[in-house]
Amino acid sequence: MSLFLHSRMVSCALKRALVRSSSCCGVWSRLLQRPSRGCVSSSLHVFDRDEIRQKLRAFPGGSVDLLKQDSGVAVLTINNPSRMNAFSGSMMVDLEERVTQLEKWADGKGLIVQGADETFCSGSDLNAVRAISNPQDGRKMCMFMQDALTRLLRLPLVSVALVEGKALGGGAELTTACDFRLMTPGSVIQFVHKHMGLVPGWGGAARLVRIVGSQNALKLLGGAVKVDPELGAHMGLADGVMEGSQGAGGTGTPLQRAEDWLGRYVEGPAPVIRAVKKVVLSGRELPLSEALRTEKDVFGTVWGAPANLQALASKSKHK
Ligand SMILES: CC[C@@H](C(=O)O)C(=O)SCCNC(=O)CCNC(=O)[C@H](O)C(C)(C)COP(=O)(O)OP(=O)(O)OC[C@H]1O[C@@H](n2cnc3c(N)ncnc32)[C@H](O)[C@@H]1OP(=O)(O)O
Repeated sequence: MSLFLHSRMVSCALKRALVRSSSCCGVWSRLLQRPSRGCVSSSLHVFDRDEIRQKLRAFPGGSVDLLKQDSGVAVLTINNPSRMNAFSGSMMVDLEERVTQLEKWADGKGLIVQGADETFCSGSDLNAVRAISNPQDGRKMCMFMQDALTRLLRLPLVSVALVEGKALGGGAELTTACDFRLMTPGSVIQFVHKHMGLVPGWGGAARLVRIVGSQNALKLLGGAVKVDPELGAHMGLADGVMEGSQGAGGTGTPLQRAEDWLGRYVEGPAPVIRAVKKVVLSGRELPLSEALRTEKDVFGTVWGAPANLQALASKSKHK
C-alpha cells in the first residue's frame, strides 16, 4: 500500500495548466514565486506538498535549524549528528519550511549551509529510505526534495555550502543547491548513488552538470568518485578550502572563515546584493531574451533607489 496516496491530483493538474498559461514576462515570477500551499508543479511533475509533508513527518529524528543574523547572513544547520546528519523524513519537512522562511526574509543577503558536529550530511536516512522504497513513494519524496532544493538555490541570497567531513548521496546533492562550496581539509563530497543502485533524484545531477560540465559529472556519478578539496578545486566543484582555527593563514572556526569568505561577496545594501543574485540566476536559468527582460526589470528596481542615489552623491572613485 503506497504511503503516498494520490488524491486531489485533478486540482493539481488544473494548477499546472494555470502556471503554464502565464505570459513569458511572468517567467521571472515563476522562478521566484513563493509556492502556494498544497498542489505545486515542480519541473515536470505536479505533487501534493501538504500530503507528502504529512507522510514524511512519520519518519522523525534530527532537525534543520536556521539562524538569521543581523549581518544579513543566515546559517542553516543540518542537525542529526547521531546519523551523520542524514535527512530523516521530518528533517525534509524542516528544510522546506526553512526555505519558505528564507524566501520571506527581505533583509537577507547570504546563506551558509553546514552540518552539525563537523560533518556535512550523509544523504537520506537509510531507515526512512527502506520504509519508502517503492517507486511511487520514492518519486514523491524525490519531488519534495527536488522542489525544496531548487527553491533553496533560487533564493535571492548568495549561498555557500560549508563542507566538513562527509557530504554523501543526497548530502552531495545538497552542496550543489548552493552557489558556492567551501571544503575543509580532509572533507569529501561523494555521489554514492551508483553504489545504491540509484542516480541523484534531488536535482543533483542536473545542477552538477551545470557546475562541472557533463564529462566531469559523468565521472563523478559513474565512478562515485570521492572528491577531496584538491580534486574539487581542480574540477570547479569546490570554490575554496576552509582551514579551521588551527589552520594556516587565519584564525577562527571553519564557519567563521566561511562567513569571512562570503562577506566580500555580500558587502553592501541588501537590495543591491539580492538584485545581483537575481540577475545572475536569470542569466543561468532563462533563455537569453527572457534573461535580458528580467535584467531590465531588476535594473529598474535599483536605478534611482537609495543606494544608487547615495553613490551618485558621494562621487566615489573606484581605485
Ligand atoms: C537521493 C539520494 C538519497 C536517496 O536515495 O534517498 C540518499 O542519499 S541514499 C543514502 C546515501 N548515503 C549513504 O549511503 C551513507 C551511509 N553511511 C555511510 O556510508 C557511513 O555511515 C559514513 C557516512 C561514511 C560514516 O561512516 P563512519 O564514520 O564509520 O560512521 P558510522 O557508519 O558508524 O555512522 C555513525 C552512525 O550514523 C549512522 N548513519 C550514517 N549515515 C546514515 C544514513 N544515511 N542513514 C541512517 N543512518 C546513518 C550509522 O548507521 C551509525 O549509526 P549506528 O549504526 O546506530 O551507530
